[in-house]
Amino acid sequence: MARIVFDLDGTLIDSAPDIHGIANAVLAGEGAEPITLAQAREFIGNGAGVFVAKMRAARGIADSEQERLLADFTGRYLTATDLTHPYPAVEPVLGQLKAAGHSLGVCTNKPFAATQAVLRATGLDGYFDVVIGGDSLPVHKPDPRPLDKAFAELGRGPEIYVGDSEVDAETAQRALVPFVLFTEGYRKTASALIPHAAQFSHFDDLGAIIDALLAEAAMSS
Ligand SMILES: O=C(O)COP(=O)(O)O
Ligand SMILES: [Mg+2]
Repeated sequence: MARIVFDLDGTLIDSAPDIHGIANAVLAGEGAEPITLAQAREFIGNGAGVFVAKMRAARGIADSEQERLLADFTGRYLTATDLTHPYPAVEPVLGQLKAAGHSLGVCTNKPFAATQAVLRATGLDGYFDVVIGGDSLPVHKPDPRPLDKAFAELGRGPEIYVGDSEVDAETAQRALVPFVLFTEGYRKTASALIPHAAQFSHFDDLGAIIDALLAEAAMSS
């Protein structure tokens, strides 16, 4: 049986509307104009620190305000779950993968406490044997170490990482793990330009993709 690790934002859940909401609450507190949902989607993927830095840059707020605004942002993050939903068929597919004997994990750049809160709020928290957040280790994706740690905690078996972004593809490449690209998340590049072993646009197709990758790996080992 395999170890399958998932990215979170833009892969299992569409969380951009909530992240957009807290960004604009922080900006409103500064007397600054809001950012658009499209901007919020573009800024997601490298963790809360990079998100806040890009948000500040978009509104001309000085670097010296970074730590204060990041603290405001991460505080609001814990309750920002109302507008967030799993993508279609995520929950039944996670159930099927678990029932088939695979062990499942999450490796995200979202702060760990906010990750736990949103997994609980969306009802996905029961499916994962390991959850690694963006601040669980001193380094975050695309450094491969958070992904390495997730797989290590899942024990043994072939590895697959499922994610939506350039950051996830680079992380998988550096960790030497096959990458499966979900095309409906927050990537900025054409999917053909993002290195991947397989891609899908609906979770109904993921089970067959995983079976095929595992069959391929079994044949070449
Ligand atoms: O918090 C982020 O920037 C992105 O999170 P992700 O790694 O789950 O896509
Ligand atoms: Mg993502």
